Amino acid sequence: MSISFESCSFGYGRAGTPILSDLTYTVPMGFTVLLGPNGAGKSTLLKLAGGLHQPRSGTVRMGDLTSRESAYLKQVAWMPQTIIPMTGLSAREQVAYTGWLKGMKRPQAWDAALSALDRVNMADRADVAAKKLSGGQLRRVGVASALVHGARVLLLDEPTAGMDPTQRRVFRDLITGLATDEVRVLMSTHDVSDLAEEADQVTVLQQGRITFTGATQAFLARAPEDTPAARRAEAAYTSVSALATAQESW
Ligand SMILES: Nc1ncnc2c1ncn2[C@@H]1O[C@H](COP(=O)(O)OP(=O)(O)OP(=O)(O)O)[C@@H](O)[C@H]1O
Repeated sequence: MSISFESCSFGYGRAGTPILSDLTYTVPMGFTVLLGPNGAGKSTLLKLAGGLHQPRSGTVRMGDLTSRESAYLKQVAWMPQTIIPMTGLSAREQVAYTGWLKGMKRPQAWDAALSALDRVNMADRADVAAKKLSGGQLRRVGVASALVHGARVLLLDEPTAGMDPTQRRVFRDLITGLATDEVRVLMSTHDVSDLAEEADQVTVLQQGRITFTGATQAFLARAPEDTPAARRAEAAYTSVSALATAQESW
């Protein structure tokens, strides 16, 4: 089951400029990379999908449930750009707390927190104070918090931002492995190098409009034929962006 946007419009504040206008989009199967320039609306889209904001018009839904319903919120997990360590809590307690907020019973959340930390290779740090974790470790705690309640759609807002290339690759591999037949992962980034070959799908958002969504191979095919393999993702992105800009100015 996936999240669908049906003719959604959204702006911040009552009369704020529309950030998303009449957006219709379904989060694809597998692992999807959401690309777009700064300010395109990627975080906004993820927050709407996560039920943190509600559309001014239109509906965000998963099957029969709309994003206004608590049953919907239990099916999705949103990971913010910045993970704030909770004072006085261990890594395990912080993850369990998120599970509890999502409606899990305490013992269930406690057990699930350890399993989730294990999936992100942090089981050995479960009892360390969250405040004492490194930036990369905190991101792992963020991913564990997204996994703890068994959501069907994981919404990750720039989880690799600010990482060096090696860290970025390790972290991206970890995230890629989270997508299964039952679990979809939508990960935003404005760094095209995040488009690893393992990504199943690519969605491009520009100025609040989806200008491309489809299989990674179809996206890469937008690059000029003679583009070297190492530059294909970037060239494809440039080509999609240029086409959208040209259509806009018509
Ligand atoms: N809380 C807010 N109040 C008012 N405007 C906001 C708020 N959050 C975001 N915006 C505006 O909404 C637009 C889209 O922002 P958003 O953060 O969704 O883009 P983004 O694609 O995620 O950008 P980035 O890659 O820089 O994180 C921007 O113009 C931004 O200034």
